[in-house]
Amino acid sequence: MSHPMHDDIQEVLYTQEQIQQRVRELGAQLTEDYAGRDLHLVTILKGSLPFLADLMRAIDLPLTVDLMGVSSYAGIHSTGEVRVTMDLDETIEGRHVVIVEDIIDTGNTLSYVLRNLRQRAPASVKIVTFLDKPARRGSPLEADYVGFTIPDDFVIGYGLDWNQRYRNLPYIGILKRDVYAGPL
Ligand SMILES: O=P(O)(O)OC[C@H]1O[C@H](OP(=O)(O)OP(=O)(O)O)[C@H](O)[C@@H]1O
Ligand code: HPA
Ligand SMILES: [Mg+2]
Repeated sequence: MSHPMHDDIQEVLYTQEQIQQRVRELGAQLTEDYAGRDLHLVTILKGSLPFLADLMRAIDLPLTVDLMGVSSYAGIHSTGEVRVTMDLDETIEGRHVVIVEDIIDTGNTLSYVLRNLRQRAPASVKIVTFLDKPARRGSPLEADYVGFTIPDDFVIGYGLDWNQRYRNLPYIGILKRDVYAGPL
């Protein structure tokens, strides 16, 4: 039997079990930190969908969720140009916002989103990212909550794509170089 998606993986970085464990810990931390406040989760589409789905169920507080579509990648490269593909549905004015991201890489996307959201006068803004790849950061940007800090490899799965594919892999893996660079 062939496994086309899995054959494109060089190495599994985090298994489904490791992911679930870490997300439960992040949820517990947010539950503690936001007790007594109305928490509003703002998710950056599309990569963060699986993380949002798991994280929100690991937070034992009343909360609300909204979605913002933002895109800037072509293949493995950031175009540097951040495009809003879908705006939030609700106002964030006066609310305690936590941005839910799958990965911070160059930081282009989140710098843009932070600037955009701060103009809407929220009561507070914090960031939770499942993965942090500090090696490629263009401008200084730190998340308040980080799942895992990863090395400088292009990763896929658990929402993360290469050219819109592999988002449905249940684990985080490093994509084989010859998939995006062609055979050497
Ligand atoms: O820190 P950066 O270098 O900006 O990279 C991180 C962003 O890039 C990816 O989004 P992408 O533009 O690929 O959209 P997607 O979530 O729809 O895949 C990822 O989901 C982050 O939002
Ligand atoms: O390593 C990555 N994988 C998938 N999408 C990404 N967007 C930024 N960095 C990455
Ligand atoms: Mg992407």
